[in-house]
Amino acid sequence: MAKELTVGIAGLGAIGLHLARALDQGVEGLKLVAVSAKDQAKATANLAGFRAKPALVPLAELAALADIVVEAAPAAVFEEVATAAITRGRIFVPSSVGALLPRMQLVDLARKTGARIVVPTGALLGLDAVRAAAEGTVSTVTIETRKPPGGLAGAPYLEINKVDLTAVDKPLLVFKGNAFDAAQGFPANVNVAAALALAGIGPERTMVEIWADPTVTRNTHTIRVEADEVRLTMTIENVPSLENPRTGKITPLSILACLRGLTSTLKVGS
Ligand SMILES: NC(=O)C1=CN([C@@H]2O[C@H](COP(=O)(O)OP(=O)(O)OC[C@H]3O[C@@H](n4cnc5c(N)ncnc54)[C@H](O)[C@@H]3O)[C@@H](O)[C@H]2O)C=CC1
Ligand SMILES: O=C([O-])CC(=O)C(=O)O
Repeated sequence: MAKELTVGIAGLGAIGLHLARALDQGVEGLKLVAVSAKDQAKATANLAGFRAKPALVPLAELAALADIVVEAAPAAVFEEVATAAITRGRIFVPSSVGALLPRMQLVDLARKTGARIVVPTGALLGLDAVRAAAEGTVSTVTIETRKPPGGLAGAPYLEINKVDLTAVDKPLLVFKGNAFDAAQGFPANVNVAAALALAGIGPERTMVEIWADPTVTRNTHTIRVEADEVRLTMTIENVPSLENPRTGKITPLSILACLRGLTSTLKVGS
C-alpha cells in the first residue's frame, strides 16, 4: 500500500477551509495534520466540528509537521510558506501561483533540498493537454479571463491606473499583456494565467486578456493554444465562491484532486 502523506494547509479561506473539511471527511492516503490561520478565534470555531482536529500553527511551522504543504493564503505570505516547505524538502502545492513567477529561484532551491513544487490546475482546465503540446512545438498560448467587475476589485493594476469598475455596464478590457505582468498586476485574480504559463511556454510568451464583464456571473477563462501537433480551445466557467468571489468553487476541488494524485494507485491524466 502507498504510504500515507500528511497535509498542512496555510490559510483557511475559500480554498483552505473547503480543502480542510474535505480531508477531514477522510481521503485515502492523506491525513490533515496542521493548518495555519490569521484569525485564531475564527479558525478554532471553524475547526470545532472536525473529526480529527489539526494543529493550529504559525505559517512557517507547517513544514515541520506535514509532508505536503498547501499554500492557500494571500500572495503576500507566499514566500514565507514556500521557503519553509521547500527548505525542508516537502511537497509544496501553491494556490497563489502568480507569486511563484518572480521567485523561480525556489525551483533551484527545491532541486537542492529534494522538495517538489506541484502546481495544481486550480481554477483552470486542460493543463494536461497544454503540457503535452509543450513537449512538441507551440507557437502561441493565450488566455482570456472574464470576471464580473466585483471579482477584479482591489487589483493593484487597476488602482495604479485609476480604473474604476463600479460603473462598468458593458465588457471592458482592463489588461492585455503577458502572464508575468498580469500576475504582478492582478495577484489575486489570474493565478490561472501563471499556471498556464508554467505548463506551456513560460510567462513572457503567454498572452493574457482580462475583461471586467458585467454580462457574466461566472469567472470565465478561455485558453487557446496553437501548436504544430494540436490546436486547443477550452473554456471553464467557474461559480464564484461565497467567501471570496474572486475564487471559483472548483479551486479547492481541483487541489483535492491534485493531492489524491500524489498518493493514489490509479492516477488518471498526465
Ligand atoms: N491557483 C488558482 O487557480 C487559484 C488561486 N487562488 C489564490 O489562492 C489564494 C487563496 O485564495 P482564497 O482561499 O480564495 O483566499 P481567501 O482570502 O478566501 O483566504 C485566504 C485565507 O488566508 C488567511 N491568511 C491571511 N494571512 C495569513 C497569515 N499570515 N497566516 C495564515 N493565514 C492567513 C486569511 O485570513 C484567509 O482566511 C489567493 O492568493 C488566491 O488568489 C484563488 C483562486 C484560484
Ligand atoms: O477563476 C477563478 O476562480 C480564480 C482565478 O481566476 C485565479 O485566481 O486565477
